[in-house]
Amino acid sequence: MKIFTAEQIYKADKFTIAKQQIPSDALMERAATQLFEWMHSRLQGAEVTIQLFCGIGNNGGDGIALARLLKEAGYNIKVHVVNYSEKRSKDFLLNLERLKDRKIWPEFLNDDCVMPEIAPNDIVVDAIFGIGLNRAPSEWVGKLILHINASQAFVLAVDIPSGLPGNRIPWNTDHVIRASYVLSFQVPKLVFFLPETGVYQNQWELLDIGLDAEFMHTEETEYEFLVKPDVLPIYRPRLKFSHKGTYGHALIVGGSYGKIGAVQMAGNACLTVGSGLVTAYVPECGYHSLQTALPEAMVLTDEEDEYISKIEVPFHPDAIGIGMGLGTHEKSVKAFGEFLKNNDAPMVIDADGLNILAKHPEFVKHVPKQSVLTPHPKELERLVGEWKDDFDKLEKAKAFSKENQCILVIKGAHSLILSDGKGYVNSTGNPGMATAGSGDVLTGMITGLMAQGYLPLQAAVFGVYLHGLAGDIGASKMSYDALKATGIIENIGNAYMELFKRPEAEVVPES
Ligand SMILES: NC(=O)C1=CN([C@@H]2O[C@H](COP(=O)(O)OP(=O)(O)OC[C@H]3O[C@@H](n4cnc5c(N)ncnc54)[C@H](O)[C@@H]3O)[C@@H](O)[C@H]2O)[C@@H](O)CC1
Ligand SMILES: Nc1ncnc2c1ncn2[C@@H]1O[C@H](COP(=O)(O)OP(=O)(O)O)[C@@H](O)[C@H]1O
Ligand SMILES: [K+]
Repeated sequence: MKIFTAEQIYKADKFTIAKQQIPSDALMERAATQLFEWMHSRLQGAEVTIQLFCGIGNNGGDGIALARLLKEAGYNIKVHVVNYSEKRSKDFLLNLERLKDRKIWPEFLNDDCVMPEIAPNDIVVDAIFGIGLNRAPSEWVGKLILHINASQAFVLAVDIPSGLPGNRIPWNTDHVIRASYVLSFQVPKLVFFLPETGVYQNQWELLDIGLDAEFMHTEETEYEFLVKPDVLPIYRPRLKFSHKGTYGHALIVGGSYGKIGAVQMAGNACLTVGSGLVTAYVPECGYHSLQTALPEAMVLTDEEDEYISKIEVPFHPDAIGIGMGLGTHEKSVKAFGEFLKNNDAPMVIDADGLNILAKHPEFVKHVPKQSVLTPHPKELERLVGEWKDDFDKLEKAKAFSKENQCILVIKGAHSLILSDGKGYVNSTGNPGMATAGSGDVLTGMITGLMAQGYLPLQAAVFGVYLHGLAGDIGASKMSYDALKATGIIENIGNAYMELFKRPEAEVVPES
C-alpha cells in the first residue's frame, strides 16, 4: 500500500475531481459521510456530547460537514470553529453555510477566547488541522490543543492529529493532539510509523473516499506500507519434485562463550522458514549445545573454544547470516574482515557484525553488494552517525544504503526497509517482540529466504513481514509479555498459513 505525501494527495484530489466530474465539495461530503458512518455504527444514537473542533481549511470543512450529519441523526453536538486564520477554504465556507441553514450556530474561538469546557465523558472530534499544516500552530491554538489533551475525553482525529505535520517532526511536541483514534483518508501517512511522530495516535484506520484508483495505482511513491497483498506475490511455492538442495544451503556464523543461543535461534529460524540445509559455524564451546538443541543443523567449529578466530567453510553457501553473538574479540574482528574479503555469497549482517563494520569502515567496501544489514536504532547510529530527528535518520540511512548498495532493515515497532532510495514500512509485529533474541530470529529468517532463492530485497520485505506476523500470532496465544524469541520461531509455520488464509466471507462452502 502506497504512502503518499501531502502534495501527492492534493494531486490525487484534483485528478479525481476532474475524472469523476464532481465538484470539490463532493469529496468533502464523502469524507464526512464516512466519518459519520464510522461514528454512528459505534455510538448508535448514544446521548453522549460530541464536541467538534474545526479549523478553517478543508480539515475543518470535514468537521463542519460531519457536524451537520451528526445533528441530522439526532446527536448532541457542540461545534467550535478554531478561527486561526482569515483564509477560509471555499468548501469550509460552503459547509458552514449549510450548517447555519440548519440553525446550528458554532462558537468561534479566537486568540482571546476562554477555553471551552470538555467533560471526560465527551467525545472530541479533532478537525483543526489536516495535512495542510505547514508551520507551527500559533500559541493560543497550541494552548487549545493542550486543553483538549488534558480533558481525558476520547479524541477522534480527522485525517491526522492536528499539529502533526506530514513531512517533519512537530515544532512543539506539546502542541499536537494526542488522538485516541485517527480516521485517515484513503492512504496512511508516513508520520504514523516513525517512533518520534507515531506517538500522537493510539490507533488508526483508513476511510475510503473513492480517490481515483488509476492515479493511486500509477503514482510512484517514496514509501510503501507493507500489507498482505504486497507480500503475498513474493512467496515462492515449493515444487513437487524438489529436494533439499533446491532450497539452498545457508551458513550461520556467530556465537561466543555464553552467546551460543543467538546462533541456535538464527539457525532454527533459518530452517523453519524453509532453507534446505543449514550449517552453523561457531566456536568449539558451542558444539554440543547446538547439536543437541538443533539436530537438523550441521555444525562446524572454530579452532578457538570461546570465540571465532578464523571463518573457513568447506562449501559455497547460498546465503550467509553473520554477526549474532559474535563478540568483538580482536581475532573475531580480523576473521570477520577476512571473511568479507574472500566471500561473495549474499549476506545478512546483524548485531556484532554491524558493530564491527561501524568500528572498521574500511571493511564496508568488502560487504557483497545487495547484502542485507539489520541494525536496531543504536546499531544504525554507530553505522551512519547521529541524527537530528527521525526524518534526518531516514535521509542518513538512505544515503548509506545507496552509497554501499546494501539493503538496510531498521528494526523497531514498524521496521523500515530501505533499498535504492525507496522505503518499505512493516505493518506486522507487536511490543511482545521487544525481547532477547527476536532480532536473531529475523536474521535467520531473511538468510533462510535468501538461501531459497528469494532476491535480497524480497527476502528482507517478506522476512520482516513474516517475522512480525509470527510474533503477532505468538502474542495472540500467550500475551505480549510472555512471548519469547523461540515463540516467534514456533509460529513461523502459522504465519505462512495465515498468509494464505482467505477472509471468511470469501470461503465458499463445498457442496
Ligand atoms: N483527498 C483527501 O484526502 C481529502 C482531504 N480532505 C481534507 O482536507 C485536509 C487538508 O485541507 P487543507 O489543505 O485545507 O489544509 P488544513 O485544513 O490542514 O489546513 C488549513 C490551512 O491552514 C493554513 N495553515 C497551515 N499551517 C497553519 C498554521 N500553523 N496556522 C495557521 N494556518 C495554517 C494552510 O494554508 C492550510 O491550507 C485533509 O487533511 C482532509 O481532512 C477532504 O476535505 C476531502 C478530500
Ligand atoms: N515494540 C515493537 N513492536 C514491534 N516489533 C518490535 C518491537 N520491539 C522490537 N520489535 C522487533 O523485534 C526485533 C528486535 O530485534 P533486536 O533489537 O535486534 O533484538 P535482539 O538483539 O535481542 O535479537 C526486531 O525485528 C524488531 O522489529
Ligand atoms: K485533524
